[in-house]
Amino acid sequence: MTSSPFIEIDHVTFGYDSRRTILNDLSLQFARGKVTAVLGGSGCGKTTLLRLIGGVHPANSGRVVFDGEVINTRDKAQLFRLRRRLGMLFQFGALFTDLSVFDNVAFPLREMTDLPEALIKDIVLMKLNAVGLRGAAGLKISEVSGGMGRRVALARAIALDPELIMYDEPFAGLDLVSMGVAAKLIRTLTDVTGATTLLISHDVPQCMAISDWVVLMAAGGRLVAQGTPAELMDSTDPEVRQFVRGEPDGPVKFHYPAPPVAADFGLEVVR
Ligand SMILES: Nc1ncnc2c1ncn2[C@@H]1O[C@H](COP(=O)(O)OP(=O)(O)OP(=O)(O)O)[C@@H](O)[C@H]1O
Repeated sequence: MTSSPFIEIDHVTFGYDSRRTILNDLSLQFARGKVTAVLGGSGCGKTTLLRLIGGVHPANSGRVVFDGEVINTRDKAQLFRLRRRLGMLFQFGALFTDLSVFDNVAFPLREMTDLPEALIKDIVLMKLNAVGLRGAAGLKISEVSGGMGRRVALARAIALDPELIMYDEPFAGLDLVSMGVAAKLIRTLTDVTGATTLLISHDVPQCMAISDWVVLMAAGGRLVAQGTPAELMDSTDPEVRQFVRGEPDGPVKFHYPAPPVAADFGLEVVR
């Protein structure tokens, strides 16, 4: 028997305003305890999707279902309860640069719980240990490297033992080694905690290496394909191939539609 998905996107249509639709009748499921990567070109609506799951914006139509509960963004008590179960790693980590490594990880625990400081200390050190940075607890964020910073952000995202962890571009700006470390950590943390993990990234190789399921989106929030990493890598669909192999031209053209060059530059065509 297959278990119910942790997150269900059910015929969701969404636009920030009435002029432009960002997600168009999108349906997706994110399996419990698995790593799902959402890939797609810039601006296709990946971050928007995470915002809808986080209850930041309501869908114009359709339903976003969080562990069986339909999200109602007007129900503040529900949002608070659901967000308590959600860990989020924002683009570039979004750490508090004036605070220490320790205080960054302690932040959600202090904000969202009434735990005594002695217990917070134990939890923070445990989370930092999980990402290999217990020894860096006393450092300022300005003193840590980009890769370490990303690991601090990871420790902060798991501080409250979330059942769902969403990572927005966790590899952006990292060198290859730090990227590999971050990717491996995301996989390990998912396996150890059993959390449902949702990852959006432009890094195809890292996503393919650590994901159980991959979703490929295109402009206008269109779902191009989904499957296991192996299925997508082996796909013969030209659009999927172009994306997963990073081919410069294919169904997605290098040139944005434009009038002929001669017309734009006022040139006569010599025959
Ligand atoms: N707060 C907002 N108000 C209005 N439009 C927005 C807002 N946030 C994003 N958009 C627009 O919605 C579209 C989708 O943006 P989104 O950030 O979801 O894309 P993305 O796939 O995550 O892109 P990237 O990979 O570049 O981060 C873009 O055209 C963007 O300009």
